[in-house]
Amino acid sequence: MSCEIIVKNGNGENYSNGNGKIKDDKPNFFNEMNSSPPRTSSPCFSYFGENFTFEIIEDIKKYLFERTKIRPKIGIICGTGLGHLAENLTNVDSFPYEDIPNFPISTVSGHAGKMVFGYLNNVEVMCMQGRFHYYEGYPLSKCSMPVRVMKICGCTHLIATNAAGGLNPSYKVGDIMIVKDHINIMGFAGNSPLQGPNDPRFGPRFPPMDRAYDPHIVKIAKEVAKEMNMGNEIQTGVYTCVGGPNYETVAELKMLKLFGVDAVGMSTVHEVITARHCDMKVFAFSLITNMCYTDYDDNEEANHDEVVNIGLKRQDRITEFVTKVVTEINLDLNKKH
Ligand SMILES: O=P(O)(O)O[C@@H]1C[C@H](O)[C@@H](CO)O1
Ligand SMILES: Nc1nc2[nH]cnc2c(=O)[nH]1
Repeated sequence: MSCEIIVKNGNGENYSNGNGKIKDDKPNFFNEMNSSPPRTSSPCFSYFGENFTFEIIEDIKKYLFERTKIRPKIGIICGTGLGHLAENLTNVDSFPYEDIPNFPISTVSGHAGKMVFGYLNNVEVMCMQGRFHYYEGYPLSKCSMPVRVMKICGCTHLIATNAAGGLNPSYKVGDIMIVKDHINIMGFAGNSPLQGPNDPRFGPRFPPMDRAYDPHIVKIAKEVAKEMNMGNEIQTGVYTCVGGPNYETVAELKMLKLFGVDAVGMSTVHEVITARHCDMKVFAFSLITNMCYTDYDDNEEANHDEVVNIGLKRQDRITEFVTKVVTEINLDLNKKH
């Protein structure tokens, strides 16, 4: 059965896919799931929130590329308290999110809200100084939309960083956990950044997620950590993202531990899914900013100021670590060309 789909665009106007039969003022869940992606360069709305079409992402790229000469292959997302990394770039072109067409705005303390292009140790990168979280009220597809911008800007690699609570009892505050895998708990509940119409220009309808975290880059990062004598501060583990903004109950933490989670946060997983969907290679790490206790007698509580402060305390070490990983990835990229 062919259907005409009426969807409202960003200006509240209707548009349709021109297919014929059913006319309805409201978007139809099943129709949209089966339709071609809407072709428009202003955001339209579906049951899954704003739809950032390929054309919108290209418009964002156009806006950025008209204003910077940097052509990055590596995109970096700075987690809470980790934005300092972007301050180490040279020859910088910086774009506040509010100036970029169709970009969301960062509302969390510890996230500056800028897209920064520049050189990290002579390597061209683009860097999100601040990310978008589900708890800010943005759907997962909107939280992850900048990853597609990175891809369309030419990035083949994504480095995602985050602040997280440590569940593995062998971890300590200040450790850096290289993410070897994730558990997509929000996905279990039917929430994914890839929900809604799929545009094959980004990637396939059903992307695999095995080896989501590139094993070769994990190896590179472990070698960098060794070279930096990080033996007692580097870990490798499984990350999960919960919706937040509240931290977890003791019972939830016990459950996550049983699942095999080593660190829990409120980001990254949907960004990684989006990056893998468009075939980017991914490296991610968590800064353990607090320990998650699974004992009711323990009265330690997570708090955001502490999370930001640990990020600030560890910023130099993390900047050195990321700079070296970026340098190695770039050497690898050059070898392949
Ligand atoms: O943006 P990330 O995932 O680094 O930040 C985590 C999650 C919340 O935004 C914040 C909680 O304190 O830290
Ligand atoms: N969900 C979650 N996110 C965090 N971000 C930093 N610490 C934590 C934590 O303990 N739990």
